Amino acid sequence: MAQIEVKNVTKVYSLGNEHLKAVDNVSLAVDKGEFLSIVGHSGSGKTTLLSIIGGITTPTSGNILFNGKDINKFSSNELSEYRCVSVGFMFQFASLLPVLTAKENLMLPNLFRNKKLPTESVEKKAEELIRMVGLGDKINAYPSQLSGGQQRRIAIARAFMNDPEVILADEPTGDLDEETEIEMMQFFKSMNKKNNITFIMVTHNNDLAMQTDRRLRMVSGSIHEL
Ligand SMILES: Nc1ncnc2c1ncn2[C@@H]1O[C@H](COP(=O)(O)OP(=O)(O)OP(=O)(O)O)[C@@H](O)[C@H]1O
Repeated sequence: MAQIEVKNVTKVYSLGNEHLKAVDNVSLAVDKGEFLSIVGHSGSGKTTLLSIIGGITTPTSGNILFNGKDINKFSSNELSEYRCVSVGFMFQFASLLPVLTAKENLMLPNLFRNKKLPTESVEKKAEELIRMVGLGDKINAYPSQLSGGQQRRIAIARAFMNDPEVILADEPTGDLDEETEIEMMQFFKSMNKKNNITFIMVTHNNDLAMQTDRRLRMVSGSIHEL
């Protein structure tokens, strides 16, 4: 059984009399531990598809099955656990809370677990992940004291805090320099292999896409294998 099944998913955005089909009858099966990349022009529906898979956006029609269960049928508690624990998000923009330090930003997702972990172990894990993305000297820095690329790396680390089964990454290395981008890709690949975490990554970078197990292209809401 596939870990994630996208079944005939369509998303139509309606603005007054205008209707825009952002995702057009997409079907896709992703196995546990796969590293998948999605490329496509701006506006082709990549972000919309990721947020539907992640349970943030409700599709107009179609279903998302996670380990065989339809996420649209989850209770609100189950859906919140799915979004906050089963799935780790890397959004297009770093989105750190400015009043919290890097470490505190990483500790935040624990608050949304049904079974919260002890603060001490969460703190240790946050520090370890920040070191893993190469920012061991910035653990107690506030976002305003970090460069854009450093904030991005903290947001990357945050996605792994709840030991997700799946990472949904939307242009995760978009604003990083080439060297750091390569380092982050190595980090993703090692988390994918060591922890068997599934990756679905939207990228504009063909070199990065070429390093993944499977490549897909979105064109006007439809998806094609490359
Ligand atoms: N909340 C919304 N309301 C109305 N239209 C939307 C909304 N979100 C996205 N769209 C439209 O849906 C289409 C697909 O957008 P989406 O963000 O999924 O594309 P994308 O491929 O991720 O683009 P990019 O690479 O620029 O991030 C676009 O035409 C966009 O304007």
